[in-house]
Amino acid sequence: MKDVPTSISFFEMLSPFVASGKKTITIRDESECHYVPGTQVEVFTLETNIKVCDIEIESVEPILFSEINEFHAEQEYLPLPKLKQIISKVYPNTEQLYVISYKLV
Ligand SMILES: CC(=O)Nc1ccn([C@@H]2O[C@H](CO)[C@@H](O)[C@H]2O)c(=O)n1
Repeated sequence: MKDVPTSISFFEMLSPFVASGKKTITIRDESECHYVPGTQVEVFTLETNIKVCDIEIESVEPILFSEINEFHAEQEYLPLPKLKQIISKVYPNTEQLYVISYKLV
């Protein structure tokens, strides 16, 4: 069995929104879909590897890039065009993605 991941990285510019509870989901690809609901995960900044906060995973659900809508943008605390722009840059040509929802602990 794969090890359950216990840390996750966010772009530094987005990490304050995670720490303040404004950003409650993240959308990742297959390589980061192995988080397990109910487990606690440490949040770090991607660029500087600084600890931000702890979160508890609530769910991991598959989503297609083409299905991402305003509802997700709201939970991402980003405008929808900006969200889709970031995702296409991080995961070019990837249709199959995963919505990871979490809460602060
Ligand atoms: C290693 C790595 O991929 N790190 C990432 C990937 C994505 N994201 C954010 O998650 C949401 C959906 O992609 C958007 O808000 C993105 O900006 C992030 O902060 N850090």
